[in-house]
Amino acid sequence: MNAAHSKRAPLALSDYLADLAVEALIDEADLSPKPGLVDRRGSGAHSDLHLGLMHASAMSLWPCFKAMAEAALAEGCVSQSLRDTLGRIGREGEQEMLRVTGGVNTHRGAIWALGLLCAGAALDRRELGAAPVATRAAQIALLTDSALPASAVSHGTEVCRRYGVRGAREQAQLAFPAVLQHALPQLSRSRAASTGEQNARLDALLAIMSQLADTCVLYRAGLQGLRCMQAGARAVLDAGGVASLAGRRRLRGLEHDMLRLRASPGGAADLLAAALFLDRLQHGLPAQIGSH
Ligand SMILES: CC(C)(COP(=O)(O)OP(=O)(O)OC[C@H]1O[C@@H](n2cnc3c(N)ncnc32)[C@H](O)[C@@H]1O)[C@@H](O)C(=O)NCCC(=O)NCCS
Ligand SMILES: Nc1ncnc2c1ncn2[C@@H]1O[C@H](COP(=O)(O)OP(=O)(O)OP(=O)(O)O)[C@@H](O)[C@H]1O
Repeated sequence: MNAAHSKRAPLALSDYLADLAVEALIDEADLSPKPGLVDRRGSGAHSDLHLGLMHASAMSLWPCFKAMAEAALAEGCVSQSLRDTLGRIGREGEQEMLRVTGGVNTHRGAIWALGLLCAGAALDRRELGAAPVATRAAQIALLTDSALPASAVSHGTEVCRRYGVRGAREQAQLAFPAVLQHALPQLSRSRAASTGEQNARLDALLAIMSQLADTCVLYRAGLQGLRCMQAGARAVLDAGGVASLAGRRRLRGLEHDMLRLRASPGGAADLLAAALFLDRLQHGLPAQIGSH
């Protein structure tokens, strides 16, 4: 629990959810050693990102996550108007992120995933298990954002067209299977094996990487890069995970390959943050959360 939360002052649910979302992003960025991604050691496969920028970007998104949770609390149920409001807040959040980072995409996918999960959590505070929250987030993601320009082009849309994958949208619309079926179970298994929290989180990231069609990797390194990521991540887990000597050695090999291919699993990183958010949330709300 945050030091700030241990005091008895009442805390709005939306503030708490925004705290958790930002904390999940900072924990994801700090987690090291991550193959290809920004971490405490350096910029991975990126030339325009570094850890300070990831932190500044994460903190700039607090009002965006709070506003998404508040919108869901105000609306009270999944609806087209909630979808449209979240789309507007998400785009404003992206603008703020780009202002803070000088135009660099630090957290686009994370705004999408964590924004939907903040809203999904706020819709029913009595049901904060990972599955019900992800299901409500999926119900929102299945609605079309009325204000999204039909012509909106992104790296994701380009790659989805070229390779026939459906990327970040589909992951949310299916209630985050990479998180529910891979990351969270792996996190529990590795924690139960007493590998240490950082190693358990790295194993959870690898569990996502071993099966995700990550459009960041596809964009930069094509199908060869995607296959290399998935097989390499699987090999680390099969060797015993990152806490084992054999697993660490495989992880170094995977990192070497990903840097050579300039491949960075940004989508997997976002989904690890989503897993950390849901993991914290399902342990229950602090006592001082008020009714609004
Ligand atoms: C759906 C989004 C992510 C756009 O997706 P698109 O694929 O077109 O864009 P882009 O190339 O920028 O990729 C988005 C990011 O998703 C992450 N990602 C990549 N692959 C995956 C995957 N398989 N699963 C999950 N996330 C992934 C990466 O971090 C990537 O950078 C979203 O940004 C969007 O629609 N924004 C509009 C505003 C909005 O509706 N906001 C809603 C807030 S709840
Ligand atoms: N620790 C991290 N390191 C790097 N990327 C991350 C990290 N955590 C999350 N991401 C995600 O990765 C995405 C950034 O990927 P990328 O740099 O490929 O985006 P891009 O600007 O669209 O592409 P490119 O840099 O190839 O032109 C962001 O959307 C962000 O959510």
